[in-house]
Amino acid sequence: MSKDKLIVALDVDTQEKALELVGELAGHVGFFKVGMELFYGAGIEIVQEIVAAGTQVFLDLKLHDIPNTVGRAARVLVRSGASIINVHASGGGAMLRAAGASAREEADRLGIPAPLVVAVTVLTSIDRETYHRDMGFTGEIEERVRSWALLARESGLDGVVCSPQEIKLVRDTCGPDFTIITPGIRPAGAQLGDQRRVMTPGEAVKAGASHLVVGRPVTGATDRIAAVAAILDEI
Ligand SMILES: O=C(O)c1cc(=O)[nH]c(=O)n1[C@@H]1O[C@H](COP(=O)(O)O)[C@@H](O)[C@H]1O
Repeated sequence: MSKDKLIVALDVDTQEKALELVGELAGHVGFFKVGMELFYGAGIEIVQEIVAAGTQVFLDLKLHDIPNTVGRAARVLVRSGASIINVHASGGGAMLRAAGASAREEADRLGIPAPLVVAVTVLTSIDRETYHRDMGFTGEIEERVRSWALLARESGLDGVVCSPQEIKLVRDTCGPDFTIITPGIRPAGAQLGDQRRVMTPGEAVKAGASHLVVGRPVTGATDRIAAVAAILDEI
């Protein structure tokens, strides 16, 4: 199994803590995720540093704004050297098209490979009750994920972030080449924390995930290398 299948989320607030995790896990993991906490704490340089050290980065900032702002922000994020960036599908088609087109243009201008641009559908922490009561949506979460996945594809994006419970549905709807990234991964017996729509690593890969994002079950483990090895074994 390719080491790139597993993306470990570096959910820490400083460059030092992030580089310590990268140093410990880089021989075992080929992909790290930099999210809001680390990006706000350490800036774009941390992404450039991890990429320069030879691992890929999923830069997870979940852009969501008017198309012009998102397009211009996407250009800046391409300069980090990240392999994947993301936006919220709920921003609509024009915003998704702006993100994808701007990322490709900027990568062309720099002469580097364009990052995959993927759309976050319904967050893995959202359960049915929250989805209906707090967010005011009607219908099933699965239906919303399916329509946002189609919108992402029609808008020229490369894939989606969704819960493992919707992998099969998205794979059947969007085809074998569509990138499906799934957080909400919990090895059997692991604590859920704030995650709600979850599956084990083995189940998610079997359902057709392109990449699994795992944070706390690895970074919070007493033996992180053993935790990664157990996940890689399972997938
Ligand atoms: O876009 C994401 O990466 C993301 C989307 C989503 O729906 N759910 C979700 O948990 N994530 C991210 O995936 C990681 C999951 O971390 P753990 O719950 O600790 O495994 C976190 O860094 C989240 O920000």
